[in-house]
Amino acid sequence: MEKQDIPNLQWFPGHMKKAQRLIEENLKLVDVVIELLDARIPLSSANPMLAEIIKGKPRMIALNKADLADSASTKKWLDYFKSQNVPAVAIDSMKGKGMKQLVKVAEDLARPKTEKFVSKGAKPRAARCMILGIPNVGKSSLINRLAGAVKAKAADKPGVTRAKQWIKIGTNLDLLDTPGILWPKFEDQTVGLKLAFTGAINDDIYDREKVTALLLGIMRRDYPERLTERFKLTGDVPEDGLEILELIGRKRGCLVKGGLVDLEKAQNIVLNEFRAGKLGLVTLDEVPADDSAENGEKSSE
Ligand SMILES: Nc1nc2c(ncn2[C@@H]2O[C@H](COP(=O)(O)OP(=O)(O)OP(=O)(O)O)[C@@H](O)[C@H]2O)c(=O)[nH]1
Repeated sequence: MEKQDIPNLQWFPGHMKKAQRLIEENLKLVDVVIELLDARIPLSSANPMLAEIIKGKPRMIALNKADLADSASTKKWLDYFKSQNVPAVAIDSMKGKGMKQLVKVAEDLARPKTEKFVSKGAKPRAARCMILGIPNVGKSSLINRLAGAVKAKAADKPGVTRAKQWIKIGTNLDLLDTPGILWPKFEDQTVGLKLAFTGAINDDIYDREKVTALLLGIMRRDYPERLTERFKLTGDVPEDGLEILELIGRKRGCLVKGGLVDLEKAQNIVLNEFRAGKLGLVTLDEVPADDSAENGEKSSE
């Protein structure tokens, strides 16, 4: 199969139906869903059908990989979600930042359910929640991070068994140990690109050269100093992303016989460094200006 510029055939209708069915089965067991989004692309990493799938179940948002996003933009996103009445927190599942806040928000959201039928003075039952998100957004990392804290605690209590599917987070929260996998909004080309830049889409199914060139074009437009600093580019940086890629290849010594640039090597450098946050902390989706805004693409200034 020929590689596409932006893949749009990664999820087939059958896959989506199956994923949806699995989520719906688990939804019956939980009080709250935690929608995990990538803080660099809060719009593009969202599944447009989420509301329909969870059918009114209380939901909170966790903006993961906040360590890689522009913190001023993350703040704007948190304010935006608040204005939409969706509780949201920013987290870093690798370093464990924001975990306490996430747990507290989930517990608070579940309270109307967990306190129902509890007689006065008695303790409400633990809140039950599950994590939902598109591939690579950090679902397993978050579950492991939350579970890690608990495992340490559970160790001083021999004999405490826990149900197979649930992970105890402190005393008031139980987390389903399998996350729900959502499919991305891949039919939109701009969204597809942002998913490719951030690594949400499998690398071998898209044209890496085109995607890298497009990323460089966007970096030149929105974050020009980061580009020139990181790759020590001097003089006028060309507008064309492919030309920028060649320049970077030369700077980094990615050369093949005859002095030509090894574009594949150069692409790997750019994509890996971008994804690791070495080109600075970047957010690629902007908060919608109003409710009618369909996508959050940065405008060129
Ligand atoms: N910098 C950073 N990297 C993260 C964070 N959370 C996860 N990652 C990285 O993101 C990648 C994907 O994380 P996973 O936890 O496997 O994501 P997932 O959503 O479970 O992925 P699937 O199994 O494909 O659905 C891994 O390389 C993690 O190390 C975070 O908060 N910050």
